[in-house]
Amino acid sequence: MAEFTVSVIQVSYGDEEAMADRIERVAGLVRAEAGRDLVVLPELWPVGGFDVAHWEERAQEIPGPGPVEATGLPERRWVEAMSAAAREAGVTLHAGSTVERTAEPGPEGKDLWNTSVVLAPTGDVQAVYRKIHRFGFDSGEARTIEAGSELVTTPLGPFTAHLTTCFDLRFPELFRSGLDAGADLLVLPAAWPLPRVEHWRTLLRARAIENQYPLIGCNTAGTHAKRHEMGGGSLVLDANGDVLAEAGPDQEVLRVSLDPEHTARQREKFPVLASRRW
Ligand SMILES: O=C(O)CCC(=O)C(=O)O
Repeated sequence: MAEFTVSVIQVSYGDEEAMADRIERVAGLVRAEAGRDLVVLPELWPVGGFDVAHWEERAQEIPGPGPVEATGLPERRWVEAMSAAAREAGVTLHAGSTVERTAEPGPEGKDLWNTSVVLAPTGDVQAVYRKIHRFGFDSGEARTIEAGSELVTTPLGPFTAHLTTCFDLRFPELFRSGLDAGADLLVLPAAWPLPRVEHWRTLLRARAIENQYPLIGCNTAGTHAKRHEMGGGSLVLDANGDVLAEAGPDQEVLRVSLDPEHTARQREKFPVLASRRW
């Protein structure tokens, strides 16, 4: 079976770049990966990451699965720009996440969500995932946005990918549920801060080792809202938790090939999942 080629774009940005400019810049980075099977972007990069004070004004509506309609406005919406970039590059694009505004509020009465989108090479929305575990305890996401409640998997080439986001990484039961739903690849965009970057690396490796699947963790670089320094260190692991590619602290593109047959070989050689009791 052919290898599955992946580009992980660890986007760096600060507060000085306008949202519309960043969207067009990142669309160009995606187009530069033409010919790859999958391109992955980080969490919340369109809205400025941890720049929570601006989320409300930067939130946008996101369509469900299907074609993306153009608004014709001079500033393209995030989803339109990403849809066009996926189509022009001929790639499947995990566009990371942004703050979504919905017409109807959620159970807590808020109309904002941290939502990621996978776009097919046609530019159609293939899958949408709303982050389940909100970061910030009594501030940030936990105060501002609603929590998603649906586990989402989607086909990515020969794999079935479980879509998760950043703080989700700390809740291993979610990943077991993804495994039980048939996932054999994990994709996790993040805006993970520098002070806890060792947690990032350790937990990503734990998730790959315990679930015996390859994993793509795409983090952010730069400093948000003048003080939140991001950790970089995007990581692609195989089903043994071995490092296939790892980024440094700055903007960087990782290019790797995943072997779709490695997981079965690994699970046969060391059949730990067959010893599960529940
Ligand atoms: O769990 C952490 O340390 C970071 C999580 C985070 O930054 C996020 O979910 O946005």
